Amino acid sequence: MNDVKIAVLGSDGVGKSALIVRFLTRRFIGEYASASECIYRKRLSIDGKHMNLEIYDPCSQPCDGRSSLNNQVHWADVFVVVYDISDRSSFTTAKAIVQLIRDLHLGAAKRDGESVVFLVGNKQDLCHVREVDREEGQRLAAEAKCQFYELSAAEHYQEVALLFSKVVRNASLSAKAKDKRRPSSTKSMAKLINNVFGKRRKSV
Ligand SMILES: Nc1nc2c(ncn2[C@@H]2O[C@H](COP(=O)(O)OP(=O)(O)OP(=O)(O)O)[C@@H](O)[C@H]2O)c(=O)[nH]1
Repeated sequence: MNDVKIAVLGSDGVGKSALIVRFLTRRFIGEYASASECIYRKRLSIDGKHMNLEIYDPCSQPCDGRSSLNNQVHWADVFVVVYDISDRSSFTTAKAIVQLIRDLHLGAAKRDGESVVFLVGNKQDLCHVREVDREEGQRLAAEAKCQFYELSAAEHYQEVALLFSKVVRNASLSAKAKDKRRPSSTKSMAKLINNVFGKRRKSV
């Protein structure tokens, strides 16, 4: 069984929980309890391979910048960085997160950005109040060498499912590459998750 870990990052209210719940349950619920961070867990099968999927959602936890992101970067196999197309400040935050991931992770581990970082402009249904053009998202993704998607968790189940199936496939490859590099004395992943994110888990 392959363990696959995905961190979904971005400003408060951009729709991180909405995207994860949409992928895992097909439903758009509208409001999500977001008092504390959590890890969603699910077993699934892709391309005939069974996987234990873990998706980290920081919810509204205050992010203390580099050190907190550093923990997430070492835990996750793949990152989904979300902004809200109707909120420019969330795009600025996404830009900073993408940059930090590149500095902390890609430099050290020499992993290919295009396969491990996905930039997602959410709330495309709010295009009448759009503050971030699609081209700006595409440009940032090209500069940062990550993949770009613009969609709506509220309206586009197929797009969300497509995004996550790509994310999970890449995470699986990235996890395998990580396993090869990991020295045998490394802490067990369960311990590491608990140390980094606390013990709260959600199963869907
Ligand atoms: N119009 C629209 N609203 C959305 C969409 N996705 C999420 N929302 C709404 O945006 C709000 C925030 O969504 P959440 O999923 O809680 O966002 P989050 O990023 O997890 O927020 P925190 O838990 O505060 O970090 C909720 O009211 C959602 O219903 C979308 O695609 N379109």
